[in-house]
Amino acid sequence: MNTFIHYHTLDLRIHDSPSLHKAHQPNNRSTHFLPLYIFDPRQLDLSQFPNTSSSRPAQASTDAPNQDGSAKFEPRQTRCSPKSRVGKFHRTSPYRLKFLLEAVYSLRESYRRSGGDMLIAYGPPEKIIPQLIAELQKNGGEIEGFFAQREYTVEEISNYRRISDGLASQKGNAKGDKGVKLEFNDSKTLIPPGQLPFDPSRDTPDVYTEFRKKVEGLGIGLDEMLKRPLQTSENVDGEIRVKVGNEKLKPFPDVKFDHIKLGEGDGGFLISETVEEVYAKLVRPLLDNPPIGGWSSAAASASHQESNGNANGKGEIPELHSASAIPFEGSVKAALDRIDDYIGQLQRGQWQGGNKAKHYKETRNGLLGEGFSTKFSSWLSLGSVSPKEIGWRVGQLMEKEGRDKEVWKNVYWILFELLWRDYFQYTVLKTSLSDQTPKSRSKTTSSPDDGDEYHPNSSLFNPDGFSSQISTYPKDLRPKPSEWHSANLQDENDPARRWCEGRTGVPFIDANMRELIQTGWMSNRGRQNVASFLTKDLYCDWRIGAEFFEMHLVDYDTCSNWGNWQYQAGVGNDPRSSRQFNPIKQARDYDENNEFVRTWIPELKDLPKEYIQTPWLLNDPSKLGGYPSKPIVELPSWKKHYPNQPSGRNRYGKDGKQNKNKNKAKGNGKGPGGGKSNSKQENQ
Ligand SMILES: Cc1cc2nc3c(=O)[nH]c(=O)nc-3n(C[C@H](O)[C@H](O)[C@H](O)COP(=O)(O)OP(=O)(O)OC[C@H]3O[C@@H](n4cnc5c(N)ncnc54)[C@H](O)[C@@H]3O)c2cc1C
Repeated sequence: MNTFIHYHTLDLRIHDSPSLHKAHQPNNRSTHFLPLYIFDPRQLDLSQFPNTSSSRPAQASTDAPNQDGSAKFEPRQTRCSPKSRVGKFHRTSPYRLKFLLEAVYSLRESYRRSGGDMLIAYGPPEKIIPQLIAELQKNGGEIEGFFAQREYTVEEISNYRRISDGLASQKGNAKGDKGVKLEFNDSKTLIPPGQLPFDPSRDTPDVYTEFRKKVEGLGIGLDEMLKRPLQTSENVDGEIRVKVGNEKLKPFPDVKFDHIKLGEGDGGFLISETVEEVYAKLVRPLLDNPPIGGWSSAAASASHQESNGNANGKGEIPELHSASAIPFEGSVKAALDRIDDYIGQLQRGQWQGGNKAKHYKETRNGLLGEGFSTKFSSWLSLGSVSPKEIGWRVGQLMEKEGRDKEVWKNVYWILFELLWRDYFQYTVLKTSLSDQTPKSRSKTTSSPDDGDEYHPNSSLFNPDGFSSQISTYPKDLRPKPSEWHSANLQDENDPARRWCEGRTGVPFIDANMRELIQTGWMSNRGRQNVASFLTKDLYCDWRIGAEFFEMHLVDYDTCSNWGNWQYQAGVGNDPRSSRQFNPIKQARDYDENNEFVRTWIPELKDLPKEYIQTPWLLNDPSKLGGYPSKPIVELPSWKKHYPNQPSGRNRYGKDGKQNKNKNKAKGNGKGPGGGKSNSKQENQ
């Protein structure tokens, strides 16, 4: 038996899979294919499963800034706990957990449907994998390859390094021997590192526009910048199966899991448990210890029923909130269906679907409903969909619509946004290095067990962010973490706590925060606004916001989340503008009918419409149903956008009727567009 192992991490798919492709080439000696997924105790509280050491408590935050405001870099402190470092938040929510489990279990289903299987385990991967490999090597068994997707973030790299160390310390598998080594696939980004016209570990530009222009220099088209994804699956009547050329999936090895001796507290394998049972075990620690702001009422009520014995006792996966903008499952099938719907596909010479993509740029700043933007991010964050698959499809539609410049631009804008995703990945790759010497930089694209070249505490998570690593960053623009408000989340009146709970008294901000808690989602427009409000108006430590987003966002992605937070907070790599959003103006522009605020703040829904975005101007707390009667802060710049102001910015006459044609947000009615922000930078 010669086994090819693929360790799935954030690449939960069988399409566009370099490992499946490699394992099924004629010259590959493998006889079996073993896909593996492991629930890691550093991400999830596994205490409800047998044979786990109870989760490590969250580490005390030792990275408070120094007296002079510069950030401390504590040696080797990593984010290795299921609680966040600054706010001590859970690192996942019931909704993200649900999405993850749907992705993992539907992936296993795809393998099973293809005649194979996938091994699911829980516990420290560095303990499980060497034991599994040792079992496969018994009686002359061979390992043809052991692959995973390359990641650029310290935690994931540390995980790979620990696994490599575990393998190296195994008897007969010492470093330098011909022992099993973890190797990597570059399948994370739209443009893989090897295709970039520069070395990303060294030369990723500090400004997005420069990055984009360099990449677009490859040519914005099929077989230029956009490469055809690997054909490793087929869709048979809506069922996704492995198929590489004419090859079917190689069989799953005959492993005796009960022979594998895992150490005490080192976890185990999930063979016969249902997805509901696994969900029930993983969600319990979250529900027993709700965070500030609580969990979504839909998620919490499903589990409440379960603990009262009203449900089947095996755990209930919660329904989505009825107003959720992402009414989707985490499965690959749901992702591919969404691509078919949003971008469309070529069928018998005709392009089917794709109307939404043809209006993307006009609608992408919308707030309500599933249609205004692609909603690909949640699947992309788990790798359930390949960015190259999306890119190729977008390229096909652009080619088809080439003659209509307006449509072409709308469709192209999806690529523009996907390049933002790549940009943050490569910025993290570049700035995660502690040693700036070319020698160690060139090492970053090799194996993770090369030594300690990665920054021990990546600047991605540090108060002064990427800016601390950019020598050209103007001194006077550098943030001063010592001046930030230090949050006390135990205090109900703390500004950061009121922000988290959607109680700032500024409806546009609170509506977005409540949507996040209730659904695990917030639009890009909302994210920019609430991040600006927390950091520029409340002057709070941006990491509280990034951690709160990490807990709730179903599409949480380390590079995109922390990178965007830095960008909004002014500690990122592009310091040129202040990026302070005016929430009153933004509400007028993007929630012009107040529909968004009405949806998420029902207390205000019956107010006269001119007061919905500024209820404090009504001067009548009795009409606010308990909603704060005063905003937590009020900036002078907001006032010219208040109703009934003579500045011309108000859209309401004294009678409360909307003034026609004044300050109407651009757009086509499906949602406001135009990509307006107060920033001079290239819009996100
Ligand atoms: C403070 C803040 C935190 C964020 N946290 C995350 C996060 O954890 N995960 C995440 O995927 N995105 C994050 N974003 C980026 C962006 O808001 C989301 O990618 C987008 O809203 C997802 O919706 P969509 O898939 O419909 O995007 P679309 O508008 O349809 O865009 C298509 C794709 O482009 C990518 N994209 C779009 N905008 C950005 C951006 N600004 N940065 C990076 N990639 C982008 C995403 O992969 C997205 O799926 C954050 C933005 C801000 C301002």
